[in-house]
Amino acid sequence: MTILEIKDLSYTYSDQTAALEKISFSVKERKKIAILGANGSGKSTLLQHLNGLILPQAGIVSIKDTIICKKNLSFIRKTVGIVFDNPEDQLFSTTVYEDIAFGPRNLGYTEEKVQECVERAISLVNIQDLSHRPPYNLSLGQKKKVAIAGVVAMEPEIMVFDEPFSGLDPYSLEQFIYLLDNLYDAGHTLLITTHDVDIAYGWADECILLKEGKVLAQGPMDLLEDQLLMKKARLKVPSLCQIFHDTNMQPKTIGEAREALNKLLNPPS
Ligand SMILES: Nc1ncnc2c1ncn2[C@@H]1O[C@H](COP(=O)(O)OP(=O)(O)OP(=O)(O)O)[C@@H](O)[C@H]1O
Repeated sequence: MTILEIKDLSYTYSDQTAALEKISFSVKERKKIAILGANGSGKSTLLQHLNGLILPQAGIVSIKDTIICKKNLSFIRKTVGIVFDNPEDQLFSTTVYEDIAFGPRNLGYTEEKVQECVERAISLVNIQDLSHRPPYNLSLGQKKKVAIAGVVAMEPEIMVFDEPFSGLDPYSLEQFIYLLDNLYDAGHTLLITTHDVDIAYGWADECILLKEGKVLAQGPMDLLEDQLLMKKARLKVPSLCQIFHDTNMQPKTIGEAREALNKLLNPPS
């Protein structure tokens, strides 16, 4: 079933910058979607439309067959949770626990349910050690995790992450991908924006490529293997594909892949 539908969405900022031009795409429920695009391609502007932070100037955004407009924002915000790139914007309470509790309290949950949601989110994101600390003096990666827990605590059906991988160390990155997979297994539809084609290639089911405010392509992840398309999007093909392209190999076994990598790293002199 389609959970998110965007039709002919356009948005121009007050200084006349056209950030989105006639964007159309749809997302089926329980998918892992990567929205990819170079700097300035419109990813953040698009995300802000998904929970009504920006209302469409032209076109429609519909979530579960409900067209976003001012009067249904509370339903929309219950259904779509967004974690923005800059976690500072989402943290303002005195402790991490209180910060995460803010969303569920705002949804009118009982204190018992609030506690249940916060504890589940803290445990899923694995930040038990941070729960009593003030958010303002945490590291960037820690703040990011707290902002993620804040959205997870509200249990929205659709979770959207703006550049979730930036600022995470390799261990946290691995943990975060594990968390995304847990959320997916729990039934959530997940959308991420990223420039990191390697991670997107390994993680997502489908991708949407943006270029200068337009959808360049939408489809399965093998779209990212198309050198011409990726050049057009001002992105690189995933390193793995680049390696096999450069070595003229299409390995079918781990042994063949190792051989291709060796060939690339140790070219014959
Ligand atoms: N507040 C604003 N006022 C005017 N123009 C803006 C504003 N915010 C974004 N833009 C412009 O809109 C276009 C799309 O920007 P947006 O931030 O959505 O792109 P992005 O793909 O998220 O970029 P990045 O990868 O660099 O974060 C860009 O040309 C940008 O300069």
